[in-house]
Amino acid sequence: MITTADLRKVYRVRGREVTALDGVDLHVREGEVYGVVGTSGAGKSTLIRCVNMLERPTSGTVTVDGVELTALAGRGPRAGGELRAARRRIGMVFQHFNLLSSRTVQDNVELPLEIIGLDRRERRRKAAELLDLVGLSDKAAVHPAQLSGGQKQRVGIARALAGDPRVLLSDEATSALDPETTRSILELLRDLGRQLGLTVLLITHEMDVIKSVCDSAALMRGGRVVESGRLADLLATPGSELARELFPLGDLPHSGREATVLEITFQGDTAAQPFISQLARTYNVDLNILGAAVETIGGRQVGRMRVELPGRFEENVVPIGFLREQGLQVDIADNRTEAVA
Ligand SMILES: Nc1ncnc2c1ncn2[C@@H]1O[C@H](COP(=O)(O)OP(=O)(O)OP(=O)(O)O)[C@@H](O)[C@H]1O
Repeated sequence: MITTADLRKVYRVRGREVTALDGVDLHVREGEVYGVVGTSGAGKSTLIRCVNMLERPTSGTVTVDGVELTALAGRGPRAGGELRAARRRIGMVFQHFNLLSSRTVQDNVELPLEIIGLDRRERRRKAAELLDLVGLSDKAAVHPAQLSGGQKQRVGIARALAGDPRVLLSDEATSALDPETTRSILELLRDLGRQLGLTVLLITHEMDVIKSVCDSAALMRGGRVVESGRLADLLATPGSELARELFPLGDLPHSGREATVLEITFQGDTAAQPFISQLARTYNVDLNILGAAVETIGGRQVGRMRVELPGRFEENVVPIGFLREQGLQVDIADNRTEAVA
């Protein structure tokens, strides 16, 4: 639904070049909620602005819903019209809401409909329908200053949906909100996505946002995507940085014993199996659970667990093989071969 290929954006500031995007390949499937994370300056905002062509990429392509937006850009008045039409199918939700304070809630939602030339009656009808969708029918006549942050963002979302978009882009939509409001806005985005069949691309710096609503995620650093994929697949990828951040197990403690530390990833059916007690019973090993993180993602239980088996790796080959046979992913986190007296 959204594809970027070798996307580059170079800003020129007082004769100096700043590379904000350095060859970004992104693939967002239809109907999914896709999150982009990364530290400040990683290029997240630039990426989202290039996806809806608020910012023109220096090179590379952006394709949304089968239309290559980069091919439409800057080709005379007719191409400009095509680009405007394509952009209308992309809704955008902003961190600071970007509402007009002099207009009522209703009039804010009507603004994009005015721009596309809908008549007054049709605008009223559509805006009322959208405000109902975001649970704000009773606030239609008030001004933004009279709303809470969460309510303002609901107006922002209603306005983003005015053009019947197929795609919703969200630029840190919840970072100005408290945790409880954040949760309700994220749930609204996810539910609207499902109800309206939208594809949602959101950027955030919060791992919790990714964990609670996203199907897939990408990690950006220095203008590049360094990791991406479905959350469940990332979780099963040995050494995945995103998996580690989504399911933190903390630092590896030094017990001083001769031991093998395993990191076990489980999901779906394997999550329900009592593999730890089976292992302990079958091989008569005294294992030590050092940490665990379990979550439900997309209705499936997924998680990671760190366990310590006494003895060196060579002595634990059979129990490790047993765990792998159960369909679990097992990584050797540490193999302390030095016996401490
Ligand atoms: N309009 C601009 N002119 C010049 N440089 C810019 C411009 N916009 C962004 N940059 C630079 O591009 C790089 C990427 O910025 P961007 O805002 O995309 O990062 P980000 O990951 O969204 O960061 P944040 O989380 O702080 O918003 C940074 O080095 C930034 O200074």
